[in-house]
Parts: sequence; C-alpha cells; structure tokens
Amino acid sequence: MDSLSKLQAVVFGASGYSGSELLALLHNHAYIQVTHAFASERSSAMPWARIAPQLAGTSDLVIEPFTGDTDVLANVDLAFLALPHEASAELAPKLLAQGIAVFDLSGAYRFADADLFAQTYGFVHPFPGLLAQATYCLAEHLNANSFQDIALYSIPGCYPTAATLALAPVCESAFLDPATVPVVTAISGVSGAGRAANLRTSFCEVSVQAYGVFNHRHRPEIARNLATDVVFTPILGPYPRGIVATCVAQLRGGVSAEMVLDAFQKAYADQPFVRLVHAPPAVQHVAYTPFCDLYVAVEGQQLIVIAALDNLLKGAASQAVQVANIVYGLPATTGFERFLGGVSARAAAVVDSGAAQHD
Ligand SMILES: NC(=O)C1=CN([C@@H]2O[C@H](COP(=O)(O)OP(=O)(O)OC[C@H]3O[C@@H](n4cnc5c(N)ncnc54)[C@H](OP(=O)(O)O)[C@@H]3O)[C@@H](O)[C@H]2O)C=CC1
Ligand SMILES: CC(=O)N[C@@H](CCC(=O)OP(=O)(O)O)C(=O)O
Repeated sequence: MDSLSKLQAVVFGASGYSGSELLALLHNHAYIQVTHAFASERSSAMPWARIAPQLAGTSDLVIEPFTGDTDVLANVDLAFLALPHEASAELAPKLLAQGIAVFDLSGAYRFADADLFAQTYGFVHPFPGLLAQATYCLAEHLNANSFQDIALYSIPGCYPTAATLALAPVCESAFLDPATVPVVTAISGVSGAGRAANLRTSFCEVSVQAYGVFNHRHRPEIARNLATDVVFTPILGPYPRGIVATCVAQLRGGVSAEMVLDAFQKAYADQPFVRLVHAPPAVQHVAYTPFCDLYVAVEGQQLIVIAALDNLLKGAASQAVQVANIVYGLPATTGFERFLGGVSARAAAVVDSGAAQHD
C-alpha cells in the first residue's frame, strides 16, 4: 500500500478520552486517514482542537454528532469504536454489514460466551451470535492464525493488557505453582473512567481507594487470558492517566530466576512496545507513550512483576492502532515513529533475583 491510497477510517467516540487519542495517533499515520469523527448525537459539531487544544492549528477535522445514519460511511474501510459497551455492541454489526472492519475499544466483544458476557457486563448482549466470531486482540499475542473470518477486532481492557503482559510469559511456561493464585493489584489514573462528569471522579472526591473488590469486570478477562483464576483489585488514584499493576505469584519448585528471565526475553524480544526495565516503572515513565514497561523480580519461589502503561494509549488507543497495523500488514511501528526514534526492538531484560531493588 502506498500513502497516496490511504485506508479511510472513522472514529466513533472521538470527543472522549480514548477517541481523541486515536485521532492524534492516526493524524501521524502514513497509511490510515480519518475521514469522519463522531461524538454522540447529544453533542454539537466541534473542531477536534477543542478536545485536543495542544493540536490546534494542525488539523481542521470536525467532530460531528452521530445520528445513527451509516450511509455517510460509503467509502470507509475501517472504524474505531471508542464508545460505551452498549453502543459498540449495537453499532458493530451495522458497520460489518457495510464491509467496514471494526476495531472495538469497548468491552462489547471481549468474551466469546454470551452468559459470561452478561454476568460480567450486566446486560444481555444484543448480538450474542457475533461474540464467538470476534478476534480478541492483545497485540503482542496476535499471529497469522489468530484471526477469525469476520473483521471484528476486540481490543483488550486496560488493566487486562497490563496484567496479561506481566504474567503471560510465566503462565504460558507453566512456571506458576498450580496450588496458588496470582494476585494483581493495580492503580489507575482518573481518565480510566472516561471524560463525562461523574461524582466518583470529581476533583474533591478522588483519593486513593480500591473499588470493584472481587467483582471488577476485568477479573474474568485477565483470568481467561492467563488460563488461571486471579485475585484482582483495582485502585483509583489521584492523577490523570497511567496504570501501575503489581502482580505477585508463586513459582513452582525448580523454576529459577534465570528460567523466568529467559521466558520474558523470549516473549518480548521482538516487541517494540514492551520494555523490560531495570527498576520498578513509574506512571511518568509511560504516560503519553504506547509502551508497557515490565519489571521482573524473583526471590526464591516468589515472583513480582510490575507493569506500567498509559490506560488511554497501550491500554486503549495505541493498542488499537498496533492491531490495525497487524491486520493490514503494515510495519508494526507505523504511526509511532515519534516515540521510537529509530529503535525497533527494546528488550533489554533484567530480572532482579532477591537483591535490593531501590535505585
Ligand atoms: N478510558 C480508558 O482508560 C479506557 C477506555 N476503554 C473503553 O473505551 C470506550 C471509550 O472510553 P473513554 O474514551 O474513556 O470514554 P469517554 O467517556 O471519554 O468518551 C465516550 C465517547 O463516546 C461517545 N458516546 C457516548 N454514548 C454514545 C452513543 N450512544 N452513541 C455514540 N457515541 C456515544 C461520547 O460522545 P459525547 O461526548 O457526545 O458524550 C464520547 O465521544 C469505553 O468502552 C471504555 O470502556 C478501554 C480502555 C481504556
Ligand atoms: C479508573 C476506572 O474507572 N477505570 C475503568 C477501567 C477502564 C476502562 O475503560 O475499561 P475497559 O478497559 O474495560 O474498557 C473501570 O474500572 O471501570
């Protein structure tokens, strides 16, 4: 594909946090061009720069209210849905029927099983038959055999992206003690809850507080991805964006720090957006970037992996663009050049094995 014949894209939910990040990433994409950007029908048309003032003057894109009329999308190749789960669930089949590939950032198509979906998301899926046909797209786990027949690509949740990248190398290697359950405790910035005004996320209410104890909708998604039950506790933190997930697990007897290091190096050696780092990562290390940083420490049979990522980017928009690049056979780093500076793979793995870990 040459950049003269760019794929034509539409972004739904463009006035929201992850939708606006998608517009920013696609603004710099050599092969994908946004031709339409929509907010809900409640909104009035607005210049994108009103949502992203830092980009004022670089784009004349206007975000339009979406009336439900998909006829205006005649020449569109692909759609990104940064919508509430219910709205994505309803819209996806209409777009697919028009031959538009769908990249859904919501949770609407993350489970194949309709009962598990209803239990987890609290509503009956309007198109249960479509669930098993969607492809769940953790970018680092996709390969040529991953894809189903229809072009419905479900982007993982933000916490599940962090927890799965952190624990998949040891789960897939069967390194964990099967009599124990990994424990994931993750703090998220407030943008994780979306842009709409809400008492829970208002300035005077936000503190540092756990929520969704034992019943957050991401727990079954993490458990499914890792093929093990998990204990998952999310925490809302008083900052705008970024997740730090601390994942604690017990290794089987006979599994050494070297074996763990080797598993992480092999898993991420060719992955430009996963960085194995020498010290526990901070939110500031990954905020506004498409990276997931992983810090691995082993002491005896105890394992701690700390993952950090930007919930709006690696946890949502940049992962969606990564997936689109894979689906269309584009170079993995397309659209991310400004973050990578010519470096294509960054896996410089370090496992701390029991030594003091303060820098
Ligand atoms: N925030 C995050 O960290 C992450 C979010 N996600 C998922 O991505 C999706 C979007 O999240 P986020 O960006 O936070 O959401 P926001 O609340 O910030 O934005 C929601 C967007 O959807 C639009 N919208 C709402 N209802 C409808 C509707 N019925 N029809 C059409 N458009 C509608 C809103 O338009 P308007 O401005 O007009 O209301 C707005 O553009 C959600 O499913 C969320 O779970 C996934 C990973 C991380
Ligand atoms: C801080 C906060 O409220 N975070 C959200 C999760 C982020 C999100 O939007 O969830 P998905 O990844 O499933 O789409 C929550 O806990 O519901």
